[in-house]
Amino acid sequence: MEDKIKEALTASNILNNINKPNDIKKVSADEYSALATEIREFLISNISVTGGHLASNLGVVELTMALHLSLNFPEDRLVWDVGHQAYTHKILTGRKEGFRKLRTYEGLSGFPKIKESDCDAFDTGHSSTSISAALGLAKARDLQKENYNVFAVIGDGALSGGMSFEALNNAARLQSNMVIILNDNNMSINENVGGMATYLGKVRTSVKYNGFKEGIERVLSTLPKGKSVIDRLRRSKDSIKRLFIPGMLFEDMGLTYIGPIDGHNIEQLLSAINSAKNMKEAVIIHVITKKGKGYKLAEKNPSKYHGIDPFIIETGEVKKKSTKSTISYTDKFAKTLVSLAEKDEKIVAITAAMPSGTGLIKFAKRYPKRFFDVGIAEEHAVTFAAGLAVGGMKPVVAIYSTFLQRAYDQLLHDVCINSIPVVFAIDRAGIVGSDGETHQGIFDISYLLTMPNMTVMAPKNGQEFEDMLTFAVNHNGPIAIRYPRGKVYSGLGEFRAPIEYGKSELLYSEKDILLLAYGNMVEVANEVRNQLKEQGYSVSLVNVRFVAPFDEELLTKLLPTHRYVVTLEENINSGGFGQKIVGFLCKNNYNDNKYIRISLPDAFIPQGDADLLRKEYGIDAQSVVNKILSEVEVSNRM
Ligand SMILES: Cc1ncc(C[n+]2csc(CCOP(=O)(O)OP(=O)(O)O)c2C)c(N)n1
Ligand SMILES: CC(=O)[C@@H](O)[C@H](O)COP(=O)(O)O
Ligand SMILES: [Mg+2]
Repeated sequence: MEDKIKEALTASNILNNINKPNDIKKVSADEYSALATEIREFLISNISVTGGHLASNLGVVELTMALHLSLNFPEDRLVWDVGHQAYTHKILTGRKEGFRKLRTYEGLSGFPKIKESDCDAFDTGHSSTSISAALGLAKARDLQKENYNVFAVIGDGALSGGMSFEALNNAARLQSNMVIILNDNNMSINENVGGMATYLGKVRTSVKYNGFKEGIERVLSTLPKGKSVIDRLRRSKDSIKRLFIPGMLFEDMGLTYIGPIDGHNIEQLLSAINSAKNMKEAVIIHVITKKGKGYKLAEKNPSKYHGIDPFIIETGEVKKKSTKSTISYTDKFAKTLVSLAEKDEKIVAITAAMPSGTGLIKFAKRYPKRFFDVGIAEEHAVTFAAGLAVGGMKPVVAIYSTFLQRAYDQLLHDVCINSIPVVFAIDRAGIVGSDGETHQGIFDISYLLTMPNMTVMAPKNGQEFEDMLTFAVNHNGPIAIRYPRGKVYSGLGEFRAPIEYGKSELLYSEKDILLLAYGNMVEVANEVRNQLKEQGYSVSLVNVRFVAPFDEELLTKLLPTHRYVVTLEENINSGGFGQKIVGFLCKNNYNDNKYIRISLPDAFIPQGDADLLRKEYGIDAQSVVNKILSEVEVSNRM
């Protein structure tokens, strides 16, 4: 396919004439295939440079073209579920130029953003929200007696998210039109799992959708004449519909089901979309696509090319970023958990559709019976784990910080009230970078600290992470370990005090300035201490280790000899560790101590290189040194 792409590029450049919304309508039908090829070449060449979500976008080129041929932007509303597959939508709505800066600071977002374009109907990033949002848009349209189309595009993976069913259940009662396109490529990030995936598999294979249409035509020739296949089907007797329309689950829910159709056949897509948008009720069009279509390596391994760093097109290999051989926190988690599970058969592992991202794919290979991928269902994952624990197992739930937000009540209600021993491995905690506002893991400390009985730990380096995980699987209560995206910190290896419940680790004991840091901010605090020492200051450094419960005894011992108390955390301020320390200082009348807060602001952090964002938001070592020195200076002047 690649040479065809190259050839198409030289032969004609249709994409060059598509520079604003609806320009695609100028393209003639016999150019659709060439345009699809050009879009694929555009995606592959740009994402090979910037990195991004490749396979999902390659799979929806024709679908997006058909939507843009049938709908009008920005009048019509199109909501993308997760939104990682909206690159072609952005290309067709005048944002081609932005791809050079895809997912960079102040560059084009990798997800739909209302602030970026009026053709983006709703911001997405977390899965399974599109049907709810589209239903809201459709209801608003009806109540205001407006007249535009409302479409949602949801993947088979996202459909495994409970919120999708809440919305489908509600949509069934909609007395007006909304169209849900189910983009079924039989993949989530990894293999799709669960009953819905099985059901869709049956639908896909029960009828070969090409043969399916011919079969239908034969039957329909005996029925009353109608405008289209669908209209004639709709007027058929239920029994025939039941016989021929595979998506009866949706029909039984009160939705009109169309499909399955070939998601790469623009003529079929246009026929279904144009029929569906003229119906009077909620319609679901089931399209079958291939994730990674048009790039052999991605077709063969859609998981690897779901989200990919900059890569070499010819070989598909990721361009090496750094020669540093240190492993990631994710790898460290995976290796440690496998070795712990070797010694303790009670340990079981749970992921919500992120086996690769969390590293649990290694555990799954080794202990398939003790591994559970529950689909995109974080709420269920948490309560399922609670059930496993009450049943006598030792569940370890691995969920990204941002996605665990989904399960706030399950954490509180199903785990903490009865102090059920579940381990939460919270990956991607802190700034994740390119995915931006919807994915930064900067709220977990705040939401976990509201939970009585929840122990919260954060490791200073890879070795301590291993020690904490070992401690956690034997702790008799809810316990969370939060760790960042990226490579483990291998510094401060000379400090390895045994993990003691609720106890911090005093790394350097001096006086004047007391640095209280946890997780990856201990590395920053160590650098800050070195810089302050060079300027003649006396600085103590505490590796907090336990964000909850925090080590009040050590703090009480150190406060009288340290005028400045600095907390350092990669979490928002509200509800963070710093606020707990401020509360402690106030409650115990430590009025002579000067408190300095280093944290992220109570704000949504945009996309960008993670280290650049840390500088931008003042939590890098230099910014921290500058802030402390200015506070000391002000204080000395008083
Ligand atoms: C609540 C939530 N959990 C997990 C994710 C991570 N995630 C992003 S895309 C994806 C798979 C989506 O599969 P599907 O909807 O089938 O889309 P496809 O990539 O196959 O086009 C997952 C699990 C997320 N974005 N939101
Ligand atoms: C779109 C989505 O939500 C996931 O693909 C996410 O981008 C994965 O993040 P990591 O790249 O940190 O695994
Ligand atoms: Mg899918």
